[in-house]
Amino acid sequence: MGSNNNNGRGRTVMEVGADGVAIITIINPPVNSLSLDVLQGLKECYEQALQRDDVKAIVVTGNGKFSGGFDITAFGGMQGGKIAPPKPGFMSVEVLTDTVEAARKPSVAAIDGLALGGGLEVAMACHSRISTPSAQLGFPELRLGVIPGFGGTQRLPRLVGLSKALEMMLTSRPVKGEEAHDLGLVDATVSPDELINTARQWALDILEAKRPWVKSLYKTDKIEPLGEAREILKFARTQARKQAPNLEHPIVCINVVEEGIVSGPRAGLWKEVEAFQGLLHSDTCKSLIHIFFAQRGTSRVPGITDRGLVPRRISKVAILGGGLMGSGIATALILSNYPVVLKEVNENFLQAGVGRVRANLQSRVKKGKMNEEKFLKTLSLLKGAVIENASLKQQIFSDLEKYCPPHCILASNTSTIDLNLIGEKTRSHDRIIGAHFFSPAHIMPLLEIVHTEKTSPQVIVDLLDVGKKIKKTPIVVGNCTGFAVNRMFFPYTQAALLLVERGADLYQIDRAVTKFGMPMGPFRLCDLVGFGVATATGTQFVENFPESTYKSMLIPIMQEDKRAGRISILMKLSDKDIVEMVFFPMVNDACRVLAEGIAVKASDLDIAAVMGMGFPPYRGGIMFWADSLGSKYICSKLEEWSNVYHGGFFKPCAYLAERATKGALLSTLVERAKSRL
Ligand SMILES: C[C@H](O)CC(=O)SCCNC(=O)CCNC(=O)[C@H](O)C(C)(C)COP(=O)(O)OP(=O)(O)OC[C@H]1O[C@@H](n2cnc3c(N)ncnc32)[C@H](O)[C@@H]1OP(=O)(O)O
Repeated sequence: MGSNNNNGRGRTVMEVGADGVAIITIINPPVNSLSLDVLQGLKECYEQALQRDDVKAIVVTGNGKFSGGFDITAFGGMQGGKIAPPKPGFMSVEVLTDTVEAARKPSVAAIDGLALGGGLEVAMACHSRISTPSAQLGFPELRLGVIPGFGGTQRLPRLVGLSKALEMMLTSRPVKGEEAHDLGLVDATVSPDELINTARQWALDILEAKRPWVKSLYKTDKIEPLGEAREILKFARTQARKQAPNLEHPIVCINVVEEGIVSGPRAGLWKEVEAFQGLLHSDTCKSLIHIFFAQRGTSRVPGITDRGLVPRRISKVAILGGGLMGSGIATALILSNYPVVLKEVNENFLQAGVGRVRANLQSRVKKGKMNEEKFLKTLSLLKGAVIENASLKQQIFSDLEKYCPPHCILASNTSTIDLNLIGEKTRSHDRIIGAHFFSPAHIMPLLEIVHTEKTSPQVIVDLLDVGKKIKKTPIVVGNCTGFAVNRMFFPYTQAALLLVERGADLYQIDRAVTKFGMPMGPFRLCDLVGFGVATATGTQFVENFPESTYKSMLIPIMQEDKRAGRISILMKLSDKDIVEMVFFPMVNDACRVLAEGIAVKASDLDIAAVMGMGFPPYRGGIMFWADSLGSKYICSKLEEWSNVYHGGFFKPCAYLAERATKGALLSTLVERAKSRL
């Protein structure tokens, strides 16, 4: 007989076999997240199973994917007060500890696919866990600005030891079934087709005392002695403070784990409940959840991906030029099994290009991410070819049109040159597109897909699919100098240069901006990129946007090595002033990019900022952060500086000024901007 609970978002079903084992299955595609409905259903199934005389033991499973954890969409509802959160301790204490773990009937978790966050916490409350070798088990909560909230902080250390538990939680990295077995997190690994039957038998074996009946919450054998435990916790705290000085939740996680070790697991459970509630409402959690959904939202492009177009299969890619970018892109493609032909103008350049790709792969071998066999197999996907007379991109594209079949996509990795110009000499405007990678191309996660007004939606959909296959987060943008990412990023160094030219302390600027959370300050970045590149791109922007850019002389002067510009008036700025003067002009340009329809949604710019510039994800991306401060405030600051310093550079654009007058959010388009799509 089956029992079914279905109230809307997901359900839990129970099937009782002739052997007396109740199989409780979580069903909530695509990742079996634990919605409030699923959790309620799970509780009701358990209550039934524990009451019914024909049920001797229980198996919890997820039909291919155990569970991807608590339903993250519900977090937003709970933060906004739209969804009433379950009463404190409902799931962790009442259901998982006092119902599942304390039951007189044994439970076994049968894990295939994913057991993440709350999913793994359900599994750990069971008396045993069986998984497939490829299943992924882990706690990604810290990546969302919270901590495990269904008892994970207490049970994980008791199953795998304190060091490993802290590592798994603080890095958010999951382990595969095989490793989980070695660690003691799962008790056996079996193939997917044997999973349910093995779990069934295992549960009956526990009942008959042929296998141990383990309540993980009270296990003590894996936890290090108190003195050693304190040392491990101290070390973890130091590391967490060093690696993420702006984040509170890793420290909270360590404190909660400590409470369980010092005062006992039940006290730990309650401290976890309380800490989870607090963190759920923090700005960090709100920002990181915004980033989670914004990242998944980039591949939904209005007017393009909603037409029912199916991406075509790309069977081969030719890359023209094997320099730093070309070889990086080739590496990214062959790593995802795309055959690549790398073309260069002569044999020497070609060998150098192939050498770079080989070195990129070798570095993966050195880091243990790839074995020798896979290295050779991957490299075999790369072929080289020499083409004569490579000239301007324009000429290349017109030649390509002659030699490539009509279905071939012509993509350029240009970061600044206008795509319309590139395709000027061709009649193939519909298949010309920008595929802007960020260096090093095989490592950086962002891919800017740039289309002109003539690029066909099919080609955009095709490239979105390639992007996904090579594990990049693609954002689709319109065509202008610098596209969305570089255009928005340009004021970063400009503002910094303006401040220094007026006497601000260069080191303080880099320090303040790094403290804000950027991987490096604008001046270190300039040093790294090189003054040549900085001046060349700078000129492009100044020529194309003369009204709103600042033409700094600092770098040209330094290039000539005349460091004479002694500045007599030293600007006194606080770190807050610096951060605002560097980032508000970026917000201003982000607004322009949005108003001009270069980007279709503000959340795409958030992802661009986080993945293309290293903007701290825990601040939610550039527009999310700006909205947290308010358009009014930002506009008034920009106006103030525009009067005092450089009129055009700081002057708020019309979009920003209008939002400020209305007191509206920058991220919501009031009337849809003229999209270029
Ligand atoms: C109390 C507890 O301790 C608290 C928690 O459990 S917090 C939640 C912990 N879990 C997580 O953080 C897992 C988050 N999810 C992921 O990392 C990845 O989605 C995954 C590894 C599960 C799957 O990755 P992948 O196969 O690439 O699919 P992906 O595109 O990311 O997700 C598929 C869809 O499921 C949604 N989704 C994934 N996990 C979800 C979750 N936990 N809740 C709600 N929706 C989720 C995604 O938003 C996406 O929706 P879309 O198709 O509408 O864009």
